[in-house]
Amino acid sequence: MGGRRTKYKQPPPAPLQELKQDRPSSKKLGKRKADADLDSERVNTRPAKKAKEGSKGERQKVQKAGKQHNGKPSVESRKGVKPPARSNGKSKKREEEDELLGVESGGESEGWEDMSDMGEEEVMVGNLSDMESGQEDDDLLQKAPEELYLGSDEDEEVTLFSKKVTSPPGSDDASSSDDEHSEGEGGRVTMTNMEARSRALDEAAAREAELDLEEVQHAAADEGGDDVDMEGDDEDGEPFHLPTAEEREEEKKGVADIHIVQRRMRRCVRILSNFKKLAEKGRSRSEYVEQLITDIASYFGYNQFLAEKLFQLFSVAEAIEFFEANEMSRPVTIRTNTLRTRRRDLAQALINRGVNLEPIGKWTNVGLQIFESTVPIGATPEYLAGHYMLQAASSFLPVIALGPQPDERILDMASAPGGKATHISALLQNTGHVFANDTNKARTKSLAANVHRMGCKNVTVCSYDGREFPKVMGGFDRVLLDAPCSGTGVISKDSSVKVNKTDRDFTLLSHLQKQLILCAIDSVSPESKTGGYLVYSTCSVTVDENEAVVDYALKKRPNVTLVDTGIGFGREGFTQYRGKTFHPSLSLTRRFYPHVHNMDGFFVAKFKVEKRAKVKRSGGDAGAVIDQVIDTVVEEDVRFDSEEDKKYIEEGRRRQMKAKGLRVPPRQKVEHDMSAAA
Ligand SMILES: C[S@@+](CC[C@H](N)C(=O)[O-])C[C@H]1O[C@@H](n2cnc3c(N)ncnc32)[C@H](O)[C@@H]1O
Repeated sequence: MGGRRTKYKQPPPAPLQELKQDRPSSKKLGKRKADADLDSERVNTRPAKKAKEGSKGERQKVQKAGKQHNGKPSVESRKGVKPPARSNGKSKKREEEDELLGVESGGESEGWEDMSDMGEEEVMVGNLSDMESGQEDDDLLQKAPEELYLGSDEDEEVTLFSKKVTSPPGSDDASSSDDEHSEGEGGRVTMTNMEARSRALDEAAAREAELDLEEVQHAAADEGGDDVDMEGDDEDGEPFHLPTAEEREEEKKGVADIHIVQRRMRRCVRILSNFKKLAEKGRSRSEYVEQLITDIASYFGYNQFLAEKLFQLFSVAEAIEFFEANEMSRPVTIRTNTLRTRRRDLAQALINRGVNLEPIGKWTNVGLQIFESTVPIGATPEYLAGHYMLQAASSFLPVIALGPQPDERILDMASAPGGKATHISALLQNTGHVFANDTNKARTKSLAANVHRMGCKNVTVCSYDGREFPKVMGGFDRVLLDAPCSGTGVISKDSSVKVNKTDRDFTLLSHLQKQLILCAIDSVSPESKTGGYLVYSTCSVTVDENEAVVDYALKKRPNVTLVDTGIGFGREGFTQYRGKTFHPSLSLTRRFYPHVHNMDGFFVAKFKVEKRAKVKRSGGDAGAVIDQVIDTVVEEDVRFDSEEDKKYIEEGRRRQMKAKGLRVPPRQKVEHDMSAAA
């Protein structure tokens, strides 16, 4: 079941408009293939529409630019394509689908038309030369990245076709001489062409009217209360009955008929969306829910336990969207290593190798999304030279939240294989120091390899159990705990999670995460001049591994408070969940979902660590102000001892010198020097 993945190009991971919790998943179930086709078609036709809207000269430039690099369109050629203007509210359904797919619905073409006035070279250079890191970079590169130009010749076909159908005679487009139907249409109205032109006008008007009607009907269906519109649901007109206990037992023995399961899921979703009206008499809501979860488990290939656990996170309709999204791969993304190159230079180099790419979104100035490539992205000369890291877009988020500042000392407590540690190093511009730790020695090999490849000179790789901090070392300006987790946010990458996670796993993981988070908090220096922050993140979407861990930390360490992650998008963390109430500030944490943000499921929380002292914290159910005297913790454990650090550094130096065959000064000398310094 897990192999039923639909691989197709997707819009970039981006801060989408959040889905309404109760938004029905209309016509989604069982139509994955069809939807995928629709989506790719949409992606392909869109730029063509722009070409149609532009002047003929602009179209030629777009075609010309689009055919360079092995016939693949360049970033610029795609950028020369304007998204179609929204047709006065007609395409509500299309907009909603775009929203689901992560396509921003800006509709306006700000910055796009300008490109068409440039020559091909100018377009290429002009655009890339603005690819500086920083805000300007974003502004220039990230305009409407959703406009994926994925074809050239085919698109042109579409342009011509749509022109035939929709362009009113007499308009600029219709008068284009390369339109086979336009002969005589663009010129003077004569007796001979009058009838044909009038007929064409009528046909066009009739088609328009048909389209209007269709869209009005869709809009009405979408707005028609909470009854989910499931196309083909009642095709056979048969009433729906939940299977009896015997029927369920019987079904369990054999292999479930996928079509029956699929159809039953559709019916259950629909009934649950309007229970009073549609449910069978005598049947409870929980019976439908139970059947639906069983069917989700069997249809998507999850164990019953995990299917239920994940189902509970969402409304019924949204749960289906989540499970559907886990069947699709997320966009391939890379992070520019600013220690080695600039994004515009990297983009140019990869484009020259036949890579089709776009900046990810406004929220990052180092990310690129790869659409197509004629070369393996993990083995280009640029990759080997450390110009980029193959990294999921969601992995950028915790580092953005951490916000490292030059010269800081930072601990990445669980860091292998180093995607985030090397990102931190780059943001520090090789100043300060990053301690990249991971308990798994084997994994530190790939971590060290990445640190070298990326040219990070401010990173020390170490291998301790995170729970040994801050005893090993403490007093950091910032700590990142990207915790070991169940991986329920990355099911599209690792479908084994669907079947190999049990209740016990979540209990054990949650326990480990709680231990690690306390150690991470205690490793932060509350006296840091520039920082004093901890970021906790997981690539899991379960509450046990996220809100429950953060809430536990808030209770155990009253000297920490949650602060805004600064990420700017993402859903708020739960403050209440299935009878549990968390601290109200949990709303400052952020959740990211594949079906909403088109990135891996992720969770990010940012804490400010204050001095351990008498603190006042308002909160709790009654909103009472509680005075708490914090348990005294041995300060030496927490604070970073720079003298002690010096000793270790000296020891390291001695070993290095020895390895190089150099004469090592006698140890007493070092010790003497150090005691003198003390
Ligand atoms: C989600 S991965 C980290 C990914 C990493 N931050 C990156 O960006 O490449 C979690 C890591 O935690 C490590 N880990 C597991 N238990 C640990 C512990 N007790 N202390 C430190 N690291 C641990 C695992 O070996 C694994 O590499």
